[in-house]
Amino acid sequence: MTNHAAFAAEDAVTAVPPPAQAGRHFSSFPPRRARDCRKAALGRMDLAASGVLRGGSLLDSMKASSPRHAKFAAGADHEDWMEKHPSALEWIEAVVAAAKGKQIVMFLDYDGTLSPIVEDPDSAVMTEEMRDAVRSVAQHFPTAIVSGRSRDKVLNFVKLEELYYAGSHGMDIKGPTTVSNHKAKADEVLCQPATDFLPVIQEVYETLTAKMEAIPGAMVENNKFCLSVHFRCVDEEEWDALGKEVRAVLEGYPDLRLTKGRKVLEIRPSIKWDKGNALEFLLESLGYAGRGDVFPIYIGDDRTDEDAFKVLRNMGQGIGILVTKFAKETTASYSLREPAEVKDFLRKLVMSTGTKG
Ligand SMILES: O=P(O)(O)OC[C@H]1O[C@H](O[C@H]2O[C@H](CO)[C@@H](O)[C@H](O)[C@H]2O)[C@H](O)[C@@H](O)[C@@H]1O
Repeated sequence: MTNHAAFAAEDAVTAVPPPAQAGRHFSSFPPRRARDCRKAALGRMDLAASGVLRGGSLLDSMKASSPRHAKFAAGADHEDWMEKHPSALEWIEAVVAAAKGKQIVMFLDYDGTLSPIVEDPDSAVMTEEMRDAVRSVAQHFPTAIVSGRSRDKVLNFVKLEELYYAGSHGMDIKGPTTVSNHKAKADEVLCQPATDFLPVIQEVYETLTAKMEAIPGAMVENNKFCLSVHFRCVDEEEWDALGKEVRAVLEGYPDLRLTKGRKVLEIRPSIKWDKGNALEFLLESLGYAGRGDVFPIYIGDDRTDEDAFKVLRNMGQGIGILVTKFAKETTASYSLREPAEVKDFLRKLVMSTGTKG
């Protein structure tokens, strides 16, 4: 397969399915009191490891996030890569065996994992079948959605109130809003380490929205504690101009950092808090920190999910699963090709483990 073919396949957006129905409510896992995440987020950020886009060509970074330009896009290395990152679906028995006797805790990214990538971020709905699969997983194991989207937005897509949600790349974490007797309990924010940044994020959102009007196809999404500048629908010849414009705006805001995702530049507070911290925080909140009998599974498709994969790798517990059709640099140990395979994996996991967690 040529690199161009790889690009076309990976980036082909998916037709938007019809809107889904709201899910049922049922019991969940009450969170325990967690450490103060604001204090933890003040720790020193490892800029080298944080994926922060600093010096060098921003255009190169933007291209690198596009499979057409990616080093490992396709070709002879793919088989080798699959040996190192085998299909979690094909190896489900090995996964179940590794988790045997342990408490599985499920972490799921949203875009590209539970919903296919589409051109319009507001149309990235998930199918009712996927919702059923996630609902079923949450009946068996504590389950969290960890997304770059704002928490409200991702809840609005997933529509399952019995889950934990970590929005804004983990900077807005909240527990379930339903309990076993189906009565709503008071909303309880568990962790918001970046509240001080809300005014500045809003200011940058307004500035960037005005600037991006000049670039056809560009779009700025407000994800509450962070912003996404989308360039999926921007002509590639305009990417350089877009990147320079974003960087110029950020020069006035040294407390914000720029990272990249799938055809998106992401602006977030320069605090030491990412999806990896969110995973650790949730494990701690659930009372699982430091326990050897816990088996976290994190499934995600993007660069930002690598922070969580690294945490699992360092813990030496559980598994990271990268959703991709192409060989990519990753710390995940398994792979799945697309959201449809994620759904099948979730279903099989529930069937294979059988008992309630
Ligand atoms: O952490 P995630 O849940 O994966 O969120 C990451 C970003 O996802 C969304 O953008 C991506 O999906 C869009 C819809 O398929 C697509 O149009 C876009 O090109 C992708 O980058 C979301 O819109 C962003 O705000 C999230 O940061």
